[in-house]
Order: sequence, then structure tokens, then C-alpha cells
Amino acid sequence: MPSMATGNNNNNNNQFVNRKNKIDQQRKSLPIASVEKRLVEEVQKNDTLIIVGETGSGKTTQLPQYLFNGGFCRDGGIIGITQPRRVAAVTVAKRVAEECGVELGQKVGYSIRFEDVTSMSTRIKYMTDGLLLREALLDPYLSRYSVIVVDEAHERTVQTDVLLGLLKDVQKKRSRSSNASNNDHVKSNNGALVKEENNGQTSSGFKQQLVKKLNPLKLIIMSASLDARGFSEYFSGAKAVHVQGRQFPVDILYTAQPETDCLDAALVTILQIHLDEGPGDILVFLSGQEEIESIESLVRENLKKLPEAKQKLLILPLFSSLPSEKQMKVFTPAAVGFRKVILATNIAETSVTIPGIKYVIDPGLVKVRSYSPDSGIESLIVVKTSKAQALQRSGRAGREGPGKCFRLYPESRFEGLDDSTVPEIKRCNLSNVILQLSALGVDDIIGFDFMEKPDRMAVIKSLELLYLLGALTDEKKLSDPIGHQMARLPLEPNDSKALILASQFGCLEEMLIVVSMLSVESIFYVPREKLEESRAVIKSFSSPDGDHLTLLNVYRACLEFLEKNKTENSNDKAEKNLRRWCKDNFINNRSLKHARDIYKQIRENVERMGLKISSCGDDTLQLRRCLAASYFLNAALKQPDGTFRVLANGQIAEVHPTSVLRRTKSECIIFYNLVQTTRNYVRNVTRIDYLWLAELAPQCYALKD
Ligand SMILES: Nc1ncnc2c1ncn2[C@@H]1O[C@H](COP(=O)(O)OP(=O)(O)OP(=O)(O)O)[C@@H](O)[C@H]1O
Repeated sequence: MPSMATGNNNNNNNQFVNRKNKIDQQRKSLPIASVEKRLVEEVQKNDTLIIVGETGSGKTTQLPQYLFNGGFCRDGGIIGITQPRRVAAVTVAKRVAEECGVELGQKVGYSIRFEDVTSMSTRIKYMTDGLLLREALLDPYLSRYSVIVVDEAHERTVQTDVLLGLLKDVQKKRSRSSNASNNDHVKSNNGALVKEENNGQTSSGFKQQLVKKLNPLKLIIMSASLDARGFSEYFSGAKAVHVQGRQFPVDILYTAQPETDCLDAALVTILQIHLDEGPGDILVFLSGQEEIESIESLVRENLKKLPEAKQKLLILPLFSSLPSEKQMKVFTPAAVGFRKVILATNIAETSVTIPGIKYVIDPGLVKVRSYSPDSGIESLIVVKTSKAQALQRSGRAGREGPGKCFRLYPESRFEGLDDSTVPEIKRCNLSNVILQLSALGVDDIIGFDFMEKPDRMAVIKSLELLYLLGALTDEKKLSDPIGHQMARLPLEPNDSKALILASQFGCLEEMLIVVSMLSVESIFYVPREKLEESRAVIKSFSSPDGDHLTLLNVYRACLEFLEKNKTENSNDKAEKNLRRWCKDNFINNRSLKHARDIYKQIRENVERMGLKISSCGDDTLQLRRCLAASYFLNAALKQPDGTFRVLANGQIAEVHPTSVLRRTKSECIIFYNLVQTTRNYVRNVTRIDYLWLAELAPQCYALKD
């Protein structure tokens, strides 16, 4: 009825106006709002500026809007803001689009690996630091950007560090370009030439070029917990500005004694808050998916035994391999009568505002990458957070009102923590970084202007790996076509090589599945109480040839199931039924869904590269040979005592208990990763013939008599 429609419209309009007014009020009350004019002036005066301000003061959401209003996009330039994590780039972009009253993807957008929500009219663009690095491959002058803001620089991810060095170089090139006359040719340090293409994008490596006069690139480094002096020195004495004040106070509480069981302490704190504290959602920082899933079931079990609380508890996990629509669930306000408890890894540590969070629980631990150049082993280890991380975590409360942070350790331990985290570049395998830098024309990795130099031995080992994979030539340049193809794929070098080779082995269809399945955490999910029952079910998927083929079987079984269901049901219903199927088969539905998304995305990549996608069907010998040809550095031979010796470095390891080859009789295997816990374990293992090694990787192995 027309009258009702009008009533609804009025209602919607009122809601919209109320929300807009609330947001405007909120924006005005942010500490950064009082220094808007000064910040814009500082950016006008300085090509590089460092901004330090409390968590929640408004840096990430407001500064780009101030710069937009201050005219930094006037001649079509874009303000790019990098984040170390995808979830931050997406959620902040959504918020800023709402604040600006525009549709996401128009004036305000985001771009992350495999997902681009921008358009020709986007002027404020949030993205991951890795994505900007990839853009630099196509546009070495980053010519579309007038300003780049590197947010959360204190995290010092390897991508941030590479980006900082690169941006320094881009700034120099852009300054030279702006000083050059329109007819001059501009040549970058790495020899790349710049050519304007029709769509305004540029590309490296052209012999002929037209040069566009570019304005200097404005660079802003930003964080709440930054060693401003170190950054200033790196950027030749760049000015640092401190934004004072925080919006709401956060009470920090410590335990009297160290906790021996962090999971138990977190569980007790969640329940105590739920029963005793006032309304407000809870955010708990845990070290990984496994801990999250155990706490989830512990909370559920314990809730059954406790007296009914005023509100119901809604438990939501948040970790990086969770499909993005599941991740986004945590950002939806809880319904009336519910309290959210979000169990998150450190992906929720910086930049994000999760509406409703009043309480933060911080056990003070984090899982990080660690790499030993001597053994070539990269592992994940759990370590204490730094002070900077503790500060960021507590800063997730106090964003919409006063908050509380429960640190599950004594105050004395906080005092003893390192100020900042060891930069990732000092503790990871560098082969991907080197591949990316080589693609950007940087051949002298040791001489590259890093803020902190990586370990020389780690560089040498990584160069060696890339050389053996055929990605680099003797002159340490990217090889053609393998090296260039590998650099185009957004994967680890070994995985990229496996896909490229698979097109020659006639099994690219299968390798795409295997690489996608290996990119997600634990495909099988076994509740402790169903250990026995699960074994028999999981066995139905297992291949005597190993875990890679087992993963392939799971994926194929899932496709078969969907196919069968789709003929009888709608797509949505088929997907719903798949969840049940996963549960019955002890398969982690989230991980499988994620693997299917990754599969789609990398398939598009290899199609664009023109690789031939064919299938080896049930004859998986070619697939195993291709695995041997790609992961040959991860080959291991059986020892008389049943353990395996990694041929490349002599390390001794056992096959992981979750592997289908745990009790294998095979003499030779390749594995996907080596993890170090109390012992060395190889995970995701496949049986190969050791003679293949000399045949398929002669650069590494030779046959002795
Ligand atoms: N999605 C959102 N929903 C509700 N409020 C939000 C949201 N995003 C931001 N805000 C509000 O804007 C404030 C400023 O957020 P912003 O991310 O700009 O701060 P920041 O200084 O960058 O913090 P940090 O250093 O923690 O990243 C928050 O404290 C919160 O009050």
C-alpha cells in the first residue's frame, strides 16, 4: 500500500539521518580532529612524514579523508593506505565509505589479493602492503598515487620492510621526474623505463617511452607504537608528528602470578567476565586456529554447567584462513540479549575496530614465523608479544566507550617485554622477497636499502633455492620465462614452480587442487571424543601414495557430492548439504570452502598466463613425478630406524602423526613442510621413487654408482 511504503521510507530515512549524525559526532570527537589543519599543512610541507598517535585516535580512518579534502587528489591522484592484513584493509574501507556517505568501491575502495573493490573514481584506496608491492611491478613509479600512507608500520612485516625500501626509491625517481622536462626520458635506478599507456597505467621494461611529469610522492608512515626515531633516520631525518590524546580510557588488569596454562586462564576469564561484568563484547587473542577451536569447545562445554547468565554468549572465531564472509560476521553487532566473544589470532590486533568490544583478554603470546638459514627450516613458534603488540591489543577496547584489558600475566613481565617485535625480515625465508625484488629489477639484494638488513646467510640460501628452482639465472637475474612466470603468481616459489611444471606434466588441474588444499590449515577436523570413529571415515579418502593425493581425493569427493546435489537442489541447498557432508566426514568445512576459493583464484591466474590446464585423471603417477620435480629440496630418505633424513640438509625428521604415510614402508618421500615442536616432523608427505630425483632435478642430485 502506498501509505505504508511512505511510512517505511520515512523510517529508513530517519534511521539513515540518525546514523549519519552519530557518525559525524563521533568523527568530530576523535583526538585527531583537532589537528586536521595542521596535519594537512605538514603533509604539504614535507614529502615524508611520520605520524604517531594513540590507538583509536583516528589515524587510519580520518587522515585519508583530511588529505582528500585538503586537495591531494585534485589532479586525479589516489591516496593509498597500506595495511599489514587483509581484514583491516576491508573493514576500514567499509567504515570510511560509510563515513563519506558513498558506496564502497566508488570514492573509497579496497584492494587485497584476489579481491579488488575499486573503480575509476576511487580516490581513497585501502590495500595490503603486499598488494602495493605487486602494483609496483606494473607501475614502478606508482604514478597513480599522490600519497601513500604506510599504516601500522611498527608491525615490520617483511612486506612492509620491502615496501619502505621501494617507496624510498620511488620517491627519488618521482622527484627526478618532476624536475625533468616533459621531453626527458626518465630511467629508474634499476634500469626500468617508464611508458604511459592508454589507461594511465605504466609498465616496466619498455625500450621506447613517453614520460609523464609526475608530482613528488608524499609518503606517510603511521602507527600508535612506532620507534619514530628509527624511521626518521631511515628517511633522512623525516619529521615526526605526535597526535596527543585518546578517545576513551582502557583499564589494564594483570594477574598476580604467572599462569601455567594460558588456555585455562583465558577460559576462566571469559566466563568470569560473562557472569560478573556489565554488557559489552569480549575479544580474546589466541595463537592459532587450534587454540581457537579448543577454547571454543571448552567454553561451550562449561557454559552448560554454569548458571544462566543475563545474556547468551555468541562465540565467533577469527583467523586468517577463515573464509572472508565468516570473518566479517564478527563485525556484525550482536543481537539483543547476546554477548559476542570473539576468539581471534593477531589478525585482530591492529587497525580494526570491532563494534561492541569492551573487554580484551590478552594471554601475551603470539605465533610467529622463524627461519634457520643453516637448516633451511622454517617453522612457526609461539613467543611472548612485544610491548607494542600488548598496546595494540588493549587498544582494541576503548574505541566506542571505556574498556578493560585483562593481561593474563603479571605486570613485572610486561615491564620485561621487548619494546617492539623483531622485524619479520630477520626471521623468515627470503625467497619470495627476492623473487619480488628481482621482478622489480633489483638484482643486488644485499645492497638493497632495507631499514634493517636481512641475515646474509638467509639471503644466500634463498638465492640458492631460487637458482635451483630455475627462477634466477647465473647472473642472479630473473630467468625467462620461468622466473617471470613465478613472480606473477601470488604464491610461495615452490608452489608457483609446481603449477608451471604441472602444465608440462599434464596434471595442472590436479596440481591446482593440491596447492589450494595445502594453502589452508587442517582440512580434517577431528573432535577429541570422536577419534576412533573419525579414523575409519578419514581412511576412505586416504591414498597409499600419500597426503597430497589424499587431499586431492577429498576435493574430488566434494565436487562429486556437489555435482550430485546440484541436479536435485538449488546451489544454496547443495552448499548447505555440503556442510552436513563435511561434518559427517570429519572435514573442516571452513578450510574446504577456503581451498575452493583459492582454487578459483589461482586457476584464473594460470589461465591468464596461458598455461595449459589438463588433467591426468586417475593416473596420478605424473602428479607425483611433478611433485618430485618441484619440491625436490624437500626430499628425504628412510633411515634404518624408520626416521627420514632430509637430503638437502641432513636433518632427521619423523613423518607427522596426521600423515597417511605415518607408517610408510617407502624409502623416499617428498614433504611440503617441516615443523619443529619437541621433535622435527615432516607434514604433507608423498611417496616418490628416489631415481626420479636425479632425472627430474639433476641440478641438485646426481646418481652415484
Ligand atoms: N567499523 C567501525 N565501527 C564503529 N566505529 C568505528 C569503526 N571504525 C572506526 N571507528 C571509530 O573510529 C575511531 C578511530 O578509528 P581509527 O581506526 O581511525 O583509529 P586509529 O588511530 O587508526 O587506531 P589504531 O592505531 O588502533 O589503528 C575508533 O576508535 C572508533 O571509535
